[in-house]
Amino acid sequence: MIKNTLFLDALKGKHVERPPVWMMRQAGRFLPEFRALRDKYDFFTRCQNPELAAEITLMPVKRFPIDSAILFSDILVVPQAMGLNFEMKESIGPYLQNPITSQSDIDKLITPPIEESLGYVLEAITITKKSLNDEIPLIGFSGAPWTILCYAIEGKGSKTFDKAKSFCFKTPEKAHLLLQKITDYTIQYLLKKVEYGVDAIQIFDSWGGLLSPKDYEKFSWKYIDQIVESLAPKVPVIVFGKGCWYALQMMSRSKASAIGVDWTITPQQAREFTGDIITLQGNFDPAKLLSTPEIIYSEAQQMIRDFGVQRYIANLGHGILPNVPLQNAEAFIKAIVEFKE
Ligand SMILES: Cc1c2[nH]c(c1CCC(=O)O)Cc1[nH]c(c(CCC(=O)O)c1C)Cc1[nH]c(c(CCC(=O)O)c1C)Cc1[nH]c(c(C)c1CCC(=O)O)C2
Repeated sequence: MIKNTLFLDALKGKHVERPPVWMMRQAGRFLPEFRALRDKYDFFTRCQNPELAAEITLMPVKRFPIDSAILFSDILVVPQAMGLNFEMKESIGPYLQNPITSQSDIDKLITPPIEESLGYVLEAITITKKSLNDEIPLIGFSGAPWTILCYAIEGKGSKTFDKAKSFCFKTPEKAHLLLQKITDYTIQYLLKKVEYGVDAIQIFDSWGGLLSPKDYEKFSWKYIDQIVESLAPKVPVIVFGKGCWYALQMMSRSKASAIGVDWTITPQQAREFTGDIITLQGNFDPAKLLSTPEIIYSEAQQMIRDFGVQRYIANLGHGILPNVPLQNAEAFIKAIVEFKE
């Protein structure tokens, strides 16, 4: 039994005294202890070493009174396991030398048993759960198939992901084949994560907002929903679609326990679209953590009043930025932990 039940209670829609809080990308570059490790090991080495991954997962937990941990890893370990050799390049970010261009590239993708290809993630879960000692829950995650396709086709980050989009629009049958392959393997992966002890799952659709509402339904939601359907009977699922405000109503009717929202929508609008039937998570502008602790504290508490205390998980609207001062992140967490109605 997890001692701090706030996060899981909010996901279940149970009554809470205050909202739980965690930060997307909390196990990352804004922490000096993370940057110190970074000088020693390259990114995917850190992901592949279970002890290191567990150690990084716990870094923000030791520093801040957060209500959930999220396993340090990356969404790109899934396409890596399928045979796409992603690297993390300084100043470029994720990079794939031979992106997918053809049917035969899709046919060549492999789907080994998860214990073989991603055993290091499962091991990291075991170690992390032991260290957490049931104090707070642990979130496991994956990318949404659409966001994974974006990197698999484009080969690197992009503002528009127009190569990925043109692949989908020109050769939709190929795109659907690829999306289904990614989906099936992601489901296997997430089910294993649950078996190894993660307490909740978050699906990151960082590039969902690049699609029109119709194309989002076709190329992204259709596959996210399959993941939700497979996982929801076992574990609470959070779906975060960056820029996907137009899909909130559809998302709220799924079996997801919570929907993540970014800062381009007001809490009131998000509640309106989702009809109060689902937990919402978000949506503090990550760049606002670059203001002052006083401003952050007061705006974070206003955010709680705007969403309401119940059925709400306080978080950022996207990942924390690397240049956020520690005391500013602390002010954000403090504002939530100290909130009184
Ligand atoms: C799109 C995406 C990726 N990875 C992820 C997403 C979806 C979420 C989002 O949109 O932010 C998800 C992710 N990546 C990471 C986590 C760990 C858990 C957490 O703290 O939230 C999670 C949940 C660690 C990481 N993943 C990455 C870092 C930084 C690594 C480093 O430079 O040391 C961390 C801590 C690298 C990464 N990995 C990826 C990108 C675009 C980058 C940044 C590249 C850059 O800016 O240089 C792919």
